[in-house]
Order: sequence, then C-alpha cells, then structure tokens
Amino acid sequence: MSILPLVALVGNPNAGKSALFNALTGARQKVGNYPGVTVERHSGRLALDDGRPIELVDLPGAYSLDPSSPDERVTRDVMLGRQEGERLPDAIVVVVDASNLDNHLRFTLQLIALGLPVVVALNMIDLAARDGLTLDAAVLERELGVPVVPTVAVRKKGLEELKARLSGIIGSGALRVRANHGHVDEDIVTLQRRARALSVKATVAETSGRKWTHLMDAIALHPVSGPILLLGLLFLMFQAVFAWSQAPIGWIESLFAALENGVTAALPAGFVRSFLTEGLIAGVGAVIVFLPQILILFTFILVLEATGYMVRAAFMMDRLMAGVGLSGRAFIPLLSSFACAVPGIMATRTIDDEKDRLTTILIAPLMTCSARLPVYTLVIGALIPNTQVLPFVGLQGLVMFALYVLGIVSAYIAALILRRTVTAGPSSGFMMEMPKYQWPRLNDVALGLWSRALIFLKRAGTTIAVTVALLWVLASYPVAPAGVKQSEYSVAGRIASGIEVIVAPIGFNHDIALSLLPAMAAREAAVGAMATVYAIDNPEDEAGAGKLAENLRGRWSLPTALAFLMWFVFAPQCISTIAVTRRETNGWKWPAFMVGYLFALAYIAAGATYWAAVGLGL
Ligand SMILES: Nc1nc2c(ncn2[C@@H]2O[C@H](COP(=O)(O)OP(=O)(O)OP(=O)(O)O)[C@@H](O)[C@H]2O)c(=O)[nH]1
Ligand SMILES: [Mg+2]
Repeated sequence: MSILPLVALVGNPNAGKSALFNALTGARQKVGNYPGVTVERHSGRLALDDGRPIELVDLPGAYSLDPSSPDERVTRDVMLGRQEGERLPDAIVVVVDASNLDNHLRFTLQLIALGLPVVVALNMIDLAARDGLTLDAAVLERELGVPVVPTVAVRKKGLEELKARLSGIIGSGALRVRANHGHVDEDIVTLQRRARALSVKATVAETSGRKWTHLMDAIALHPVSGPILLLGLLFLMFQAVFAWSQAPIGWIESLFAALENGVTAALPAGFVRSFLTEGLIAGVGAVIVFLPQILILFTFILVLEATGYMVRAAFMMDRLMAGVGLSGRAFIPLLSSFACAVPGIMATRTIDDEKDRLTTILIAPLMTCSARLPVYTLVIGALIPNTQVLPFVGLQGLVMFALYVLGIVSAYIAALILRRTVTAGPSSGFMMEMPKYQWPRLNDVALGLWSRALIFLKRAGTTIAVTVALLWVLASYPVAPAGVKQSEYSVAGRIASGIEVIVAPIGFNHDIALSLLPAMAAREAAVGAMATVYAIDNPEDEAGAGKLAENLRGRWSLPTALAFLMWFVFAPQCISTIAVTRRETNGWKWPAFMVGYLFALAYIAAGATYWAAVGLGL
C-alpha cells in the first residue's frame, strides 16, 4: 500500500476542525495516540473531487506556534515536521471561525508563513451571518494569497469546493519550499494588527458594535497611540486616586472625630476610654480613611476590565513580558496583584509552564497592592509638597505614580534575572482572545466595588483592629515616668528600639521601627500603628489623618520619608502573601526565597535612597 498524501486540519480551538473532520471523513476514522504524550491522534480517509485518496488528521486546537500546553506542542511539532509518529503534512487546511476572524487570522498568518500548501476554511459563516456580518472570501483569498472556502461544517456546506481546492494544491509536483522554521519574525501585537487590517478589508457589512471595536482597536493597539493611551490611563488613575478622594476622606475623618468625642464624653477617663479612643478609634480610623482611594482604584480596574480594554493592555504588554521570558498570560495575575497579591498569586494557576508560573509568583508582591496605598498616601501627603509640576499634574500624584512604576520596573528586572538563574527554562506562548468592546454594566461594577469595600472593612475590623489593639496595650505599659516619651519607655517601644538597631543605618527612626512589626500582619496596619502611638504620646490630639500627618511632619525628615516609601515598594510585609505562596508552591523553599530576596532589596533600596537624599541635602 502506498503512502497517501497527508492533509492536516489546524486552527484555533473551537474553530470547528473536528466538525469538519467528521463531515469529511464520516465513519472512516482511526483514533490513536502520539507516542510519549497523552494527546490523541485522529485520522481518517477521504477521496478528493478527482478521486485521489488522501489521509486527513485532525490536530488539537492551538492559538499560535508558541505552545503553552502539550496539545499545542503536538500541533506545532506536526507543522514543523518534528512530531514523532507523524510525517510533515503535504498540505494543511486552516480552519477559522468567520465570526471571530481577527483572532483566528493571527494564527493563520503564522501558519501560512510556514510555507506548506494551505487552504483556508472560512467556517461558521452561518454564525457570522446571524451576527450581521458579511465577509468577502475573494478579498481574503487575494490578501492572504491562498484559497479561501466558506464552510458550515455542521451542515456539510462548502465541502465539495474545499476538496476541489485541496486537489488543486496537492501533488502538483512543485517542490515545497519551507519559508522558515516556525517563527514569523513578528510579535503578537504586530500580527494582531495585520490580522485586524485583513479582517476589516474582508468585511463587507457588519454591525455597529463590531465597527466600533475595530475603530477603537486601531487606536488602542497602534504602535504609538497604544502605549500612550495605556500610560495615560494609568496616570489618570493615580491622579484620580489623589484628587477625587479629598472630600470623602474629610467626611470619614469627621465621622471618626465625632465618634471619639462621643466616647470621650460618655466614659470616665481611664483604661477603657483610652483603649477605645487612642487604641481602636485612632488606629482603625487611620486605616478606614483610605476607603475612598481604594474604591477609586478599584473602579478604574473594574471598568477597564468590563469594557474589554484589559485584554488589549495584556496584548501590549506581551512584548515586554516576552523580553524577560514571561508569557502574556502573566499579565492578568500581575495586574490583579495591584489590588492584592493573594488573588494575583492564585490566578497564576492559568499558567501551564511551571517555571513561568513560579517566576510570576515570585515577582507578584512587587506590584503595588492596595494595602500600600494608605502608607504611600499618608507619607506623601505629609511630607511631599503639594505643588503643581505641570497643568493638571501635581507633585504628589507624580511621586505616587513613580512608586508604582518603580514596582513594575523592579519586577521586570527581577523576572529577567530569575529567568536566567533560579527559574531558567524555555518560555511558553501566549493565548488570548480579543473580546468585543462594550459599555461596562453599572450593576457589575457596583457589585465588584461593594465586595471590595466589604473585604477592606472586614480587614480593618479584624486583622487590623486586633493588631492595633495589641500594639496599644504593648505601647501603653509600663507607664513612662514624667519627661520620658511613652512610645519609647513601653514594651513596644523597647522592642522597637531593638529593631531600630538594624534599621537605623537606612535612615529609619523609632516610629518606623515600631510600625514594622504590625505591618507584617497587614501593610496598612503600619499607619494604624503610628496613629495609635502618636495618640498615646499626645492624648489631647483629635483622631484623624490631619493630625497624623502633622505628627509625621514634626518627627520625620524628608530622607527618612523617602527611605520608608522605598522600603514599602519592596519589603514582603504581608503574612497572607507568604502563606499563599507556600500553598501554591507546595513548600517553604520558595516563600523563604521570596522573603529573602525582597527584604534584601528593600534594605538596599531604602538605604541607598536615604543616603542619596541626605547627600543631596534634602
Ligand atoms: N453553527 C456552526 N457551528 C459549528 C460549525 N462548525 C463547528 N461548529 C460547532 O462549534 C463547536 C466547536 O467545534 P469543534 O469541531 O469541536 O471545534 P475544534 O476546532 O475541533 O475545537 P478543538 O478540538 O477544541 O480545537 C461545536 O459545538 C460544533 O458543533 C459551523 O460551521 N457552524
Ligand atoms: Mg477538535
């Protein structure tokens, strides 16, 4: 028996390859296995329109030639003639979903560049028509330079033409020229842009929703306007966090001041009253005033997600990510880490490659989580002058933005180094479908905000309240004799003096040393801790961030404040993050490594900043 010409069905998942395979081969199918992997091999026979028999294989769906799963690896290896148990196909049928053309053409372009004879099956045209989309296959054929046949696999439409076009390209005797070895020299954003341009050309009519999506992507994915838009959005977000939050912060402050006055009036002076006012109300209140800023931050993240823009941002970031050996898939976990590293680290489960995933986990704490926001805001608000640098650009917002950027840049460098040392390995590909843009649903955003607010308030009411209360007791006793500061004489003060020995060389004062331990429970507890300590030192003060900032201005120098901010960019001060890392990596090795390298970074960065600032005479 002679060997039949081999034709492979390739395409994105759910394009309809198997449906087409079944329609073409009917009952003449065989299921086997590729050697060494658990990927099934489906093959079958059929006769072309001229009667010539061929063998057809149905390959696993893939998003690109950079595999990120064993299935995708088989598909890539078959395409390159490297798969054990399969010969290089004599031709391929690229199956694309007509209603999702931009996404599917990306892979098609990669496949055509391989140089094998290709026929494109423009499948699911029935669904496209239902969506109000009319495509011109002839235009696509001209632009791609390969035959394009409209099909509806499930209704066996277009099969005869598909077979006719196949026989036209198989065994014509011409030598096959392999263009290259699997890589189109183009990154994913460029490919996406070309795919989009093609699909726009081939589109005769479409609904206004699709038109809008194309128009907006022309801007959002443009090589110049795309990054500018992304940076602009991020910048707007941080300015908003400062500018829009002032009024509600004022309301919360007055609420807590009123609460404190009420308790002071209702209770006689003594342990209980001091505990409630100086301990709980001062400490918890100092954290809760940041609720408006956290909600503004989340509003931005939720709205960008709901509109479909986030995936575009991931696409834009993929090139940057690939530069350090991470996949674009790492973008979503890292982005979630801006809210909190715990869900971010859990979201890395979508990354198949172990080394990729581990690297993402190790750098996730460098993304500025919302718990750092209270600390940044307090210190920036107290010690960075509120001057206008440019119209609409304040210095405070700029410093905040710089801290976020610093976290991102450090994560980038850390990944670069980790991927060449402890987590070295080949990098995997990127998969993601581009959704349509849509208006965010107000209900969904409101619901998301509500649950974030509850989580934050619950933290303030439990972890932070307990930490602050404990600190109050430790900071209140033993009572200092006249002339000695309570914050230094107390048990907490003495522990802090011990810590101060280690952190004094990097410019930290006694207040900071005291706040570092409660900050391990939750970063924002550092703020609550300071509020409590200052309240104990100055019992006549009213509660509120205003007073706290005033105290900071009196007790901290600018170099100390800058060093403290640097510390918070890097220090792994969060027990929950360490715990979730242990769970996700099954052991103590990686969390220990993470804590070690981040504390070392924090210490060096804070020290360098302090001494540089002192040297500059700030
Ligand atoms: N309406 C319509 N549905 C189709 C068409 N082709 C396939 N489908 C349906 O689309 C779904 C996915 O089709 P499959 O053939 O399993 O897709 P696949 O490309 O083999 O997907 P993977 O094996 O996951 O890569 C199935 O529910 C099919 O019935 C089509 O032309 N029109
Ligand atoms: Mg299939």
